[in-house]
Amino acid sequence: MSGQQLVIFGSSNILSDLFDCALANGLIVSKIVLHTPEPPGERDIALHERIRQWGQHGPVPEILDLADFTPGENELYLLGPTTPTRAVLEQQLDQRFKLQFHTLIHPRAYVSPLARLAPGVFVGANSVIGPGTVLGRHVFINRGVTIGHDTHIGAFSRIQPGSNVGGLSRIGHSVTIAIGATLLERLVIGDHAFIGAGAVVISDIDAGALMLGIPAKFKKSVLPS
Ligand SMILES: CC(=O)SCCNC(=O)CCNC(=O)[C@H](O)C(C)(C)COP(=O)(O)OP(=O)(O)OC[C@H]1O[C@@H](n2cnc3c(N)ncnc32)[C@H](O)[C@@H]1OP(=O)(O)O
Repeated sequence: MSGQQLVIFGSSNILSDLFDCALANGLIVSKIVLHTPEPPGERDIALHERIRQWGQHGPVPEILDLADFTPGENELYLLGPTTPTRAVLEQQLDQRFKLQFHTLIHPRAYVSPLARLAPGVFVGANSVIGPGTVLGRHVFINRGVTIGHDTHIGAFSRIQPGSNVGGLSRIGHSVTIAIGATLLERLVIGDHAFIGAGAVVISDIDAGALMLGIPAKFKKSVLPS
């Protein structure tokens, strides 16, 4: 893998995690390709400041607009944001470039050889993906997450640090499981559901439901219009 270059499309606060994981895999982050202007939110670190900090660990990546991007040799591709807008970005990239996305796994994660990971998946340090589990396109598994056996997670879902997802479950696409949440086994979670930080989910969840607390209770619908 060494010497291969990672190109990241779109920017968000997870860029440092991607950079860290690329370093651990001996990859060079060569380009960050921006599709929309993304002003930093409150307490965010601006992109230029973030990548300046990376400079001590290798070349500072080039930042360019999507309009100026053309695929090069020896490049691997990954999406940078974890927000639901990723699906739109992937569609745009597919229409224009037909790129094959990379699956980036931190060397300190454990992914069962019996699990299946689709292109574009990220698995962070100290996460465990159980046997028989299937992760769809661009699923983002943050640090210290455990996913039990035989669980399917739909495309573009994101599972935040320290969450635990039981086995034999069906998680839809574009689902968010926030930091430190726990889901019991054998559950069905609808598309676009949002499970809040620290929630404990003990029963199935409808599409687009925001669920909070222990046990998790319906707060409101967050289904995109
Ligand atoms: C490396 C990293 O940093 S990754 C970290 C990624 N971030 C996360 O995973 C955190 C994601 N955020 C959450 O989970 C938040 O709890 C959210 C988005 C679900 C809710 O946040 P907001 O919509 O801002 O909620 P808000 O602060 O307006 O509160 C609304 C109500 O829900 C309650 N509430 C908010 N969050 C939670 C929660 N996690 N659990 C229980 N109750 C909550 C509030 O107390 C408030 O209750 P009230 O109506 O009785 O007053």
